[in-house]
Amino acid sequence: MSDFALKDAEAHYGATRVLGPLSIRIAAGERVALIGKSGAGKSTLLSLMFDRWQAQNVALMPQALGLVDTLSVFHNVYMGRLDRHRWWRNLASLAKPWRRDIDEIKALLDEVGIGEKRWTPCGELSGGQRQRVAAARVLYQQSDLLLADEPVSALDGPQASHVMAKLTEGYPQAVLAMHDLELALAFCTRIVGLKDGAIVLDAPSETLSSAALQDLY
Ligand SMILES: Nc1ncnc2c1ncn2[C@@H]1O[C@H](COP(=O)(O)OP(=O)(O)OP(=O)(O)O)[C@@H](O)[C@H]1O
Repeated sequence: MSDFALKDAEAHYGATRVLGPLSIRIAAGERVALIGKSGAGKSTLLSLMFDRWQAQNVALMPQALGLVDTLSVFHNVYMGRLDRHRWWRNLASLAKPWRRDIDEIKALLDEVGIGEKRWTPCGELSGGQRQRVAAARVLYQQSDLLLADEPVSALDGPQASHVMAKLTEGYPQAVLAMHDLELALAFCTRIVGLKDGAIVLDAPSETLSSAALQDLY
C-alpha cells in the first residue's frame, strides 16, 4: 500500500474552474467517502485523482461503468487484468478461456451474486447486474487503491451493503463518491464533503452522523 496525495490541484472545463485549488492525502488503510450535492465536484475530483495516480496501480470504477456490451460478463471481468498477460494469451482467452481464469472469475461473480450470468453478454443485463460486473472487475484487478463513482447506486439496500462490504474488503484504501450517507458512514473511515468544488468538511466517520451531513445538501 502507498500514500496518494494531491497538492493545490485544480480542474477546469474550458476557462471555468470547477474544482480547487485543493490538497488531499489518502493514507494506507483509509477509505474516503466523497459526499456533496449533485454538481459539487465529486466525479471531477475522482477523474483528477485517476489522471494523477494511474501510474501507481489504481483501479477505477466510473459512473458509466465502461463495460463492453458485446462481450460476456466473464470477459468484462477478465479485462481487469489484461495488462498482466501477453497479447497472445489475451487473444486466445477471447476464444477459449483458461479453466483457472474461469474458476477464479466465477468465484468472484458468485460473491456479488451473478455467477450464473458469466456467459451472458453485458448488453443483456439490468443496471444493478451491470454494476455488480463492474465491481467484480475492480476486485479482480487487485490494485493498491480503488477510485469508484457511486459504485452501488443501482442496487437495493441489502445488495448495496453486500457489494460495499466486498469492495471495502478487497480495497482497504479507497476513495468512493457516495450519495447514500448511511452506507458512507458504515463502510468508510473518513468523510470528505465537497461544495462548489471545494473541500468544506474532512473528518473521521466515527465523529459524524448522517443528520450532521445534511448541511452539505
Ligand atoms: N463535461 C463538462 N463540461 C463542462 N462542465 C462540466 C462537465 N462535467 C462537469 N461539469 C461541471 O463541473 C462541476 C462538477 O461536476 P461533477 O460531475 O464533478 O459533480 P458531481 O458532484 O460528481 O455531481 P453528480 O453527483 O451529479 O454526479 C459541475 O458544475 C458541472 O456542471
